[in-house]
Amino acid sequence: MKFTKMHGCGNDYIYVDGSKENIPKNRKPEVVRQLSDRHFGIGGDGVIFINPSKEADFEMEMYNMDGSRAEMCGNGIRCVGKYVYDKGLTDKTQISVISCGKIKYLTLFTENEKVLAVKVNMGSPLLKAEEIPVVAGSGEVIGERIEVDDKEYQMTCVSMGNPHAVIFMDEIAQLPLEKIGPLFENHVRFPKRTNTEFVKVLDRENIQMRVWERGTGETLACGTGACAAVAACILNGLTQEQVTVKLLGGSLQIQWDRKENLIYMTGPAVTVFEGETDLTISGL
Ligand SMILES: N[C@H](CCC[C@H](N)C(=O)O)C(=O)O
Repeated sequence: MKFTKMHGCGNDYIYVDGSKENIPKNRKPEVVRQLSDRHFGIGGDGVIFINPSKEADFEMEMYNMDGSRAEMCGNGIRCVGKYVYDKGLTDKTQISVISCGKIKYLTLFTENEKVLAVKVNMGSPLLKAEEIPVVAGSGEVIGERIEVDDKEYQMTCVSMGNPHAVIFMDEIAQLPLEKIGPLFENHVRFPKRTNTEFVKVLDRENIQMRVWERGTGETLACGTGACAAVAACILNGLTQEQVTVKLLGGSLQIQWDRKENLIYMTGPAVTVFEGETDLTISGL
């Protein structure tokens, strides 16, 4: 099976042309776990299959490292844009990509025939408890108390197609994410689990963020998480609409255009290497 290893701000996935590989859907979670293993496989935060689509230019089928399917992936969709343009699957610099029934629109920024960065219209944030989903009454979930490991936190919840709990903190560098991350991820109040962003607001235009991702653990960046974090900042009156989100693996430019109620994410996409693997090697 041929694959391309790519990353967006260090959030790295294994990209596979779904039109050329026909792995049965029911085997994909196990294949994803094996390929994502950083010792026995290729290594990555998960696997993204790029498929033909009738509803959009391409389909993104995204799996976390644990084999779970996710509705949306911000760093991933930017790399999908780079993949299809650099491989000549499209010559357009404005393309659409569908994931779990939702279409996103991408603008590809190129240099010497290669995509360097991508701007994505990530759509409108979903803010009602039942849309996240989170158990927290009905209506918006802003500054809601949640108890984790006998400590009380305040969360603001946002869905970008996938669930996010955003926690504002004065310091995030020393946070024991390995300990509290899984407790948030699997908290009983999140019927579909959750991604959790720990955010330090630097000023009205800049924030710093660490993230514990559903199905993967701490990653160097999370595109949907950066969008959710900026939405939460604005809902709490902490920043302006255009924010630079500083993540462990790099920075993303996020804007929530409140008039249009659309969130735009702009950031890099990088190809690391191409490869080929024989699924039988790892005993699949
Ligand atoms: N772990 C996420 C999917 C990947 C999101 C992230 N890598 C991004 O760039 O948005 C979830 O299960 O919802």
